[in-house]
Amino acid sequence: MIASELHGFSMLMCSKKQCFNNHNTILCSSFSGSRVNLVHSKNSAFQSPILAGPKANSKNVASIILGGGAGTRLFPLTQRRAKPAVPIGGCYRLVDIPMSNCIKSGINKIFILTQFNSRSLNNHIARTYDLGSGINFKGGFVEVLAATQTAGESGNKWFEGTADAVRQFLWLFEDAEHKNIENVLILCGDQLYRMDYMDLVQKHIDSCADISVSCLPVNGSHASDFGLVKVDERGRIRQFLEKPNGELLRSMHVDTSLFGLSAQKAKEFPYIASMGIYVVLYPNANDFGSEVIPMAAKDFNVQACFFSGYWEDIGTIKSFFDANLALFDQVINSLISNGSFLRKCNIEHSIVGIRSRLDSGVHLKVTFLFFNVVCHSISSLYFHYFYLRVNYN
Ligand SMILES: Nc1ncnc2c1ncn2[C@@H]1O[C@H](COP(=O)(O)OP(=O)(O)O[C@H]2O[C@H](CO)[C@@H](O)[C@H](O)[C@H]2O)[C@@H](O)[C@H]1O
Repeated sequence: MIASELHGFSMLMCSKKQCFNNHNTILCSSFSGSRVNLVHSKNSAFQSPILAGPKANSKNVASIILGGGAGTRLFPLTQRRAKPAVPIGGCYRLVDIPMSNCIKSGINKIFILTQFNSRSLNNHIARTYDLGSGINFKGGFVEVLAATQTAGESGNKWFEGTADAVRQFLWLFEDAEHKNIENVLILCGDQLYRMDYMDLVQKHIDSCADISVSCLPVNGSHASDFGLVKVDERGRIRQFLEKPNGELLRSMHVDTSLFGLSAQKAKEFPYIASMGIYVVLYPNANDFGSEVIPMAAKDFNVQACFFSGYWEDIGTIKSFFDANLALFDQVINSLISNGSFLRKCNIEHSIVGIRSRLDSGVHLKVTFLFFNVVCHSISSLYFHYFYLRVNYN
């Protein structure tokens, strides 16, 4: 891969704009100590200073949600619908997870790539999201891009992989209406997690990476389901193997205590996996996991950005079932309304009204929270508990 090939994609990649155009400038100023700040990540692997770039603006970010997989491992749930349209948590669809993360991150330019069984997904998107109209979403959109056969170079072919799917719609970014897009996030449509994507974009800019990959430690029993990485002390990916097995898997074993895990946790989670979430593009390959990232890691600054929250890949029937039930294993005889967030708390014999937020450690018992209630701690819980009991009686 040569720089000029990548320049063809610079419209999509702030990393390209910054690194090829400004990289030297930024480095020089950092060493002269004038313009750029030095920042330190919480992860010990990143104790070495990295450059702080300009502040990322979510209005200049577009997301591409990869929604086109056949979902064979989720069959028969995917017999009639695309994987991102498979229901989760009762009233949601898998695609609502990256969508909700985008909206909460302030990203309102969203493309969804589909290929198989897209009717149900189109229907859900059209009924649920209208980003252009809300005041905070002005100028935003959600656009479903279905695989199409076109005449010309790529004629008579469907998407040949995730990167190919993105590449086939690159021409869209040449439109004047998309000129302000500087960063592009590539997201999967089959995972359960909550992430502020702007943290990832900011790290991407700060480290002047060509590609950034969101990563987290995983244990040995699941490691061969993922793309695994080895990184250096600055978080740069030095090796990437897609779903390795046997000897190759063992070769990706790393000391994850270097990345902030306790000695015991490091033993339990001795591999670093790609979450399939990238700020990236690479022109001459079809699939991100098996081609783009491993190839780019050889010649370019591909950064691992560590994620420490809950994350689950929902690619198989078992993981799908477990993740759904785990949503409520902290809840007994209770009703949880739409838009509520529960973090490792216990809810017994209670009603949680819409858009309520219960933080870790909250134990709710025989309580009716109306709506928009925020419980940060057990003490705030007692306040709500008594308040609502008085009214209840
Ligand atoms: N032709 C196509 N067009 C549009 N969308 C398509 C597509 N083919 C697949 N997709 C979508 O892309 C996403 C990734 O699916 P893949 O099957 O390519 O990779 P997988 O999830 O196995 O691994 C990936 O994600 C795991 C983390 O879950 C990483 O560890 C691993 O390196 C990475 O390859 C899914 O949302 C899928 O629906």
